Amino acid sequence: MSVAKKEYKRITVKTLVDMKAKGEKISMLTAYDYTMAKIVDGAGIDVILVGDSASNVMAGHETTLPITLDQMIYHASSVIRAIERCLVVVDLPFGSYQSDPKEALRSAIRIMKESGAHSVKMEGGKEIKDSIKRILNAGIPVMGHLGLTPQSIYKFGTYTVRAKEEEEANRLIEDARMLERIGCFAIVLEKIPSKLAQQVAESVSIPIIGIGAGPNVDGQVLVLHDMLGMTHEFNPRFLRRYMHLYDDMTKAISQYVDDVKSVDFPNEEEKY
Ligand SMILES: Nc1nc(=O)c2c([nH]1)NC[C@@H]1CN(c3ccc(C(=O)N[C@@H](CCC(=O)O)C(=O)O)cc3)CN21
Ligand SMILES: CC(C)C(=O)C(=O)O
Ligand SMILES: [Mg+2]
Repeated sequence: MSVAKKEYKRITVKTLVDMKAKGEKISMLTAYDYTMAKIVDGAGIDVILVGDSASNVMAGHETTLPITLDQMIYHASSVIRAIERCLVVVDLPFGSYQSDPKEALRSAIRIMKESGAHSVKMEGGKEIKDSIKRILNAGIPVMGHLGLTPQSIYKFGTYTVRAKEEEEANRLIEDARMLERIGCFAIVLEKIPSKLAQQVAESVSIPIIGIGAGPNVDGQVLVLHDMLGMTHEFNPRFLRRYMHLYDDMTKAISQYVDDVKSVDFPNEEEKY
């Protein structure tokens, strides 16, 4: 059991900033549906991310680009019905905020109004500064996302570690400082060298939540289906699997098939 779990009644954006100040690490996982979100919330997670990784994990797309705002709202509203304690962050999907600040605000408002979520997350630094400011001005908390930003995968062509060059590293720190200055409550930092991630975390007072960013940040995030071992073809070095559900589920399901075929199921107690 982790220390100080369930110390907070309800996690808010302010709780997260306080946790960083106290040196308490923040735990975050994705969820896209009611049943999973209920388990994750009940287990004591601090933050649930309704990630646009639903595009891969739920819909089977190769990238996060195809998922729509309507689909994100559907996932987010299912998650919101399940949770009692954690903070819910929803990814603004590709195409719902890049055109201009007004479009960005409209998309964020739809998520807040139609799903009941508590905050939104957006990929990018100074390119989307005006859009983030607009959303923040409407009273909607925004989480930033820097480093590997999967919505721009076609600009880079690979999922390799980001910001290995000094110039990129400096821009990353600048972007993080800017996001803090304009009022973001936290930043996800994806797939960057551990040392640089630590430097970013030390440069701002808002929490830095890492995925493939090493231990010296303020919290960690993983995709739920990855850490449960359901996505067995996804194997980045940063992933720790806590279960091997792909194998266990395969065994259970093939056992069921056998039981149906052999009429082992249903038995005397399982009939009326
Ligand atoms: N299931 C899932 N888990 C995720 O963490 C995730 C998604 N989907 N979809 C959206 C983004 C994409 N993310 C990614 C995608 C690939 C790597 C990655 O490391 N890929 C390769 C290495 C590629 C390379 O080094 O060139 C790997 O080792 O699997 C990391 C994060 C994180 N997000
Ligand atoms: C990997 C996390 C940070 C994410 O953005 C997602 O799941 O969509
Ligand atoms: Mg995402």
